[in-house]
Amino acid sequence: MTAKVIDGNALSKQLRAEVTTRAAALTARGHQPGLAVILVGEDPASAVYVRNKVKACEDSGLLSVFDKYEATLSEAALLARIAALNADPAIHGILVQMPLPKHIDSGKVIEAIATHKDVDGYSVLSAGELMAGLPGFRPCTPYGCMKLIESTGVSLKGKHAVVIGRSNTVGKPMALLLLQANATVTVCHSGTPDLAYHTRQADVVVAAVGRRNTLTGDMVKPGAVVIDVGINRNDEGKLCGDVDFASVSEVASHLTPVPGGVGPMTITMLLVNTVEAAERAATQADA
Ligand SMILES: Nc1nc(=O)c2c([nH]1)NC[C@@H]1CN(c3ccc(C(=O)N[C@@H](CCC(=O)O)C(=O)O)cc3)C=[N+]21
Repeated sequence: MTAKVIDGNALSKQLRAEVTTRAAALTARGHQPGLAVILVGEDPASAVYVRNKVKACEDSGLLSVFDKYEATLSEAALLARIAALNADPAIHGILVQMPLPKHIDSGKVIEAIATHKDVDGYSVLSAGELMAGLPGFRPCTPYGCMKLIESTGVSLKGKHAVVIGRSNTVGKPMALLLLQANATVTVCHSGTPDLAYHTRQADVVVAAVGRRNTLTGDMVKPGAVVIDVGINRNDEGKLCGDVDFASVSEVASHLTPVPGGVGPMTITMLLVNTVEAAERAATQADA
């Protein structure tokens, strides 16, 4: 079997067309959606992602405000900037690119963002809303993974999903979203003694570890759907995921590539969350 490649760029294009339509309708009502993106320091990978986010906003007719600061920016100055953006009616979403320099407490920064502008879904309240099944902003990467799985037409109901990784931004929220979709969910991590034992039973595997070749073809059940969240570099410096694409594509039914899979969907769901935030604000303003 050769797996179907799940095209994250194509799905993004579809979803971004909907975002563009919704943004245009808001703009016509005098409520153009606005996203503020804050980058602190010079990390080259972060600079690429942030540039992609700002460009995606422009392409879909969202206003983007991009703040780039030196790595020496004080925590107090960053918190003051967030307070100003919280109060700015033209801004509906605030994203502070992670990681932040060590002298800044990222937890404190995330909690400083007004919940109704937390389009990353990183705050404790957003996490609680997801946990409780309440409306709120879902973290963009796992949200995008759900859309990629949906796009295969494979139902999650009653299926066994294995998540590899337990981060607050991907693994944990991913497990909750899969659970909400009625999958039976196993979460594996660096302390799991026999990873392959679990992944071989999975109808869906989401790999979010940050280590290449974590999942190989011999670890996958025939016909499984495999979502690769990893962003790594191979020995030649080429971008690659956590999944050994060649061997897994011989076994899986559907598989996301890196690049062109989860990455573009992360940005797309950020746009979706921002338009959602703007729609809520516009409804309140017009009420
Ligand atoms: N507050 C915050 N929110 C984030 O959502 C966030 C963050 N911080 N810090 C870093 C991670 C990483 N991330 C990516 C977004 C897009 C691509 C992406 O577009 N990837 C392209 C390739 C890009 C390339 O060529 O390097 C692809 O996979 O096709 C990748 C990674 C968002 N993150």
